[in-house]
Amino acid sequence: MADTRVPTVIADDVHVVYKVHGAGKGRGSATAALSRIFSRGKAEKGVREVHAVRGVSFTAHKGEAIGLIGSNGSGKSTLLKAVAGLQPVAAGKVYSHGQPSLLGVNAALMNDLTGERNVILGGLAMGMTKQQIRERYQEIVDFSGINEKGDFISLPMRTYSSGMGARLRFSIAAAKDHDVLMIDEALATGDAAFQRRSQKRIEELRATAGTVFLVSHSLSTVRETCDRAIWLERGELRMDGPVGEVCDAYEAFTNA
Ligand SMILES: Nc1ncnc2c1ncn2[C@@H]1O[C@H](COP(=O)(O)OP(=O)(O)OP(=O)(O)O)[C@@H](O)[C@H]1O
Repeated sequence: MADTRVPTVIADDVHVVYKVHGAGKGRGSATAALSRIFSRGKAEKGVREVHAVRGVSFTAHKGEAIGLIGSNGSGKSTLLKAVAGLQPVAAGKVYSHGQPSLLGVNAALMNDLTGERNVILGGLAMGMTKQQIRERYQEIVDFSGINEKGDFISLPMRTYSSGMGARLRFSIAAAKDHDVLMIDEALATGDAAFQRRSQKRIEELRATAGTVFLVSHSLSTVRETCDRAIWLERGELRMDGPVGEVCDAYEAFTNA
């Protein structure tokens, strides 16, 4: 039967290699570390390569929500950055429909500016017009819940707790309909009420727009939010399929 689904992202044998300049050579033993310290500045500096993503291929379709799971350092964030075009690939190709937007809890908002200003800047950075931002402003602030305990939106972001900052970032990014929306751990930081709101919003984004990718260590969030999961381990794709099957296999792997 012909596949009638519309592809939004195609990753074809993607490799990402980081080059770390000024890295010390040798193994992680105490003597190697000591000899590096004592010979500091002398011919010890080199370029070390970290092969973070190794030959990953998948096709994402319109209407899918895909969870990216795997141990620490398995390459999830790197893969998302490559799909978003923020990280060059060493080999392979990424094709995407529209501009994928990467929303991370580390998304660059300005700490010295007020929440209010960051909503406007963030909206402009995503390509919204001033008019669109004006129309959505109250919705974004209400969604974030920042003002539930006082007028925090008019205070600089540095006065926010890390959870509040993450919620505001999510709310700004979620205000726009995206062709491909990628979320890196954003949900894990909010409280229970915020997580429920975000799940609902992800559902809406899936319905109206294209594809949602979610990187998370919380398997329960991935199970509730996604219908498909991709499991990476040491930069390689271990499994790709229905969310239940992949999460079960990953759980069995981590418990073993
Ligand atoms: N800027 C960088 N320079 C060099 N190496 C990097 C850089 N960013 C990540 N790495 C390495 O690439 C590998 C994959 O990292 P990545 O952050 O993509 O993993 P992850 O699966 O998202 O991890 P986590 O679950 O801990 O967030 C790791 O070995 C990491 O040390």
